[in-house]
Amino acid sequence: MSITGLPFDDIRELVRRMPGPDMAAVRAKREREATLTKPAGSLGRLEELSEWLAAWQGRAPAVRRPLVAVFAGNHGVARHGVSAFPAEVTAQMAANFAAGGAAINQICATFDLGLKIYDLALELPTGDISEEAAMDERTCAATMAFGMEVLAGEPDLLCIGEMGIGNTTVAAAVLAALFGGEPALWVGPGTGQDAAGVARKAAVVEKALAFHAGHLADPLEVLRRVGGRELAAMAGAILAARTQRVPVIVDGFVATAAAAVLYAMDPAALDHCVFGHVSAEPGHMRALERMDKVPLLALGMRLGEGTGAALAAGIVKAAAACHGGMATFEQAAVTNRAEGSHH
Ligand SMILES: O=C(O)c1ccc[n+]([C@@H]2O[C@H](COP(=O)([O-])O)[C@@H](O)[C@H]2O)c1
Ligand SMILES: Cc1cc2nc[nH]c2cc1C
Repeated sequence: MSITGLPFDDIRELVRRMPGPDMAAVRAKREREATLTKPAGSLGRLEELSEWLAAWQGRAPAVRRPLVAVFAGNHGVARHGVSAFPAEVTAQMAANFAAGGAAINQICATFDLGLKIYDLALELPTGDISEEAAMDERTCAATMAFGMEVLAGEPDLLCIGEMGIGNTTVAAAVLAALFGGEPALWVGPGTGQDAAGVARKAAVVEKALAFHAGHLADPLEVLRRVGGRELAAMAGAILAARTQRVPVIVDGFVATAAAAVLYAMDPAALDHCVFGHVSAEPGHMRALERMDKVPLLALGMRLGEGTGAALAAGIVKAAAACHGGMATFEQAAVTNRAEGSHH
């Protein structure tokens, strides 16, 4: 992917060059919105969502090719018993996604969303972050580049999700490194750890941050040292979506940690993203608040695999359909509210 400089330089260049919102598309959207058969503003956040689609699609908002991308990876840190489940569940669930048996399959079917699963070298867990880097720079950058490939099918809305036993521990390490604070602020039950398990996760994160101390000022170094393959691929996919003007819906705690790497590089880097839900993992709301992001849904979910983002995509599809398909006051011969103040 790189012919000059270090692999991370190419990523930094993409962040520097990322496009802004299309204000002409936003103006056109607002003009049409005002003509639709409803009191102004009455669709609340749906009107914000259709405006967000217009801004980042750069055209009249429409969702015709929505895609849910789920990235799966394995983690050396899983050897410390940080998950309630064994590492082999990552590959087993990847097979379940392929067979159509997982929750994400049903949600995608419900809202007519495309689904692609990306296995990221599941037989090669990343390094144990408590005593080594998860990845070398080349692997991290190449995995980000691999994540960018999700744009190849030209989706017009991209939902970002993941699967990886142990990844709430690495996500907590990433967030602690990016945003600071005690590890205990960022760890949680994950797949179902009890208090002792959560304490073990905090100790592992603490050890990782101590091991990598002095090397965590650069967000890409945070990703490579204490992140994981699926986090790198998600960060790459989110960045490539920005470059190619595709709005993104981010899933739960782990996907948010990947997005936060880009936020730490430039707080505007997630302007094309909506956060689909806030998961039950306690660090998720904390991370969203750090980035001033308001999640769409709060359903007490903590599954991952893109489920919260896919549910939110159903709402985003409805927002686009209302904007694109509703009749105007003139078309429907509905009397608009009286203008002026003489009543
Ligand atoms: O994204 C979330 O909010 C979330 C919260 C709890 C668990 N998960 C999922 O559970 C797995 C990680 O949990 P753990 O306990 O193995 O670290 C991984 O496959 C995630 O998709 C995901
Ligand atoms: C069964 C199972 C399903 C999942 N889907 C996403 N993460 C998961 C973790 C487990 C353990």
